[in-house]
Amino acid sequence: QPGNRGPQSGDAALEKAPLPVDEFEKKALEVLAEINANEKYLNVPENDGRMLRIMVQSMGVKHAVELGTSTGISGIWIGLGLKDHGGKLTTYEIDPGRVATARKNFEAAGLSDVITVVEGDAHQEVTKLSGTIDFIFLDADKEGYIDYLNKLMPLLRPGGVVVAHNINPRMAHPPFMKAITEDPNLETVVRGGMSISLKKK
Ligand SMILES: C[S@@+](CC[C@H](N)C(=O)[O-])C[C@H]1O[C@@H](n2cnc3c(N)ncnc32)[C@H](O)[C@@H]1O
Repeated sequence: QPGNRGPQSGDAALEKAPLPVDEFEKKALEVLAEINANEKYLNVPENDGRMLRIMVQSMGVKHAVELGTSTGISGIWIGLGLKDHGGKLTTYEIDPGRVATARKNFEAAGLSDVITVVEGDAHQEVTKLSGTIDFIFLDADKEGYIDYLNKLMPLLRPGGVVVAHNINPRMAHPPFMKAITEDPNLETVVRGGMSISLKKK
């Protein structure tokens, strides 16, 4: 199909680099550039991070939950979208080295009061969550997405959103895809390798 040459192809080509609105954002973008320059792990591409920020800020998200912090790229983007209206991110990471690096990066980006990193196996740790969640970003173990979904869905508010990363024919886990596409209470689209599911009621 003309104009559709694979995930993210045409879309990203039409974007331009992010422009900082103030000194705070300028510093955060510098930290992101620094992490990317030295990065040896897999983090979300910039346009995915920007999309997460747009979603959480436009939804006025008060509590976002991320599975798979790594060194904090997506966390910084989400944090940028939460900061001005007092939203908070709880993010989970199993690898102690990555936890330490992420905490350092959040501090450098001025977001340590916005973001809490929980170290440990998120399958266990998320069961300790209570209260309402407005936004969930799944980016940890792919076969675990279905378990995270089952555990967190009861806390997600109506109108809340679940975004999952690496949703492509090679990596999408069938039980998770079935859950997000066959539940009438979820409106799900897949775009650019991410699924976006709205909890309708
Ligand atoms: C693709 S990376 C996340 C990238 C990150 N969201 C970003 O864009 O900066 C996936 C991370 O999930 C973590 N992970 C895998 N299984 C996990 C589990 N059971 N609990 C918590 N973290 C886990 C890995 O250690 C890895 O750092």
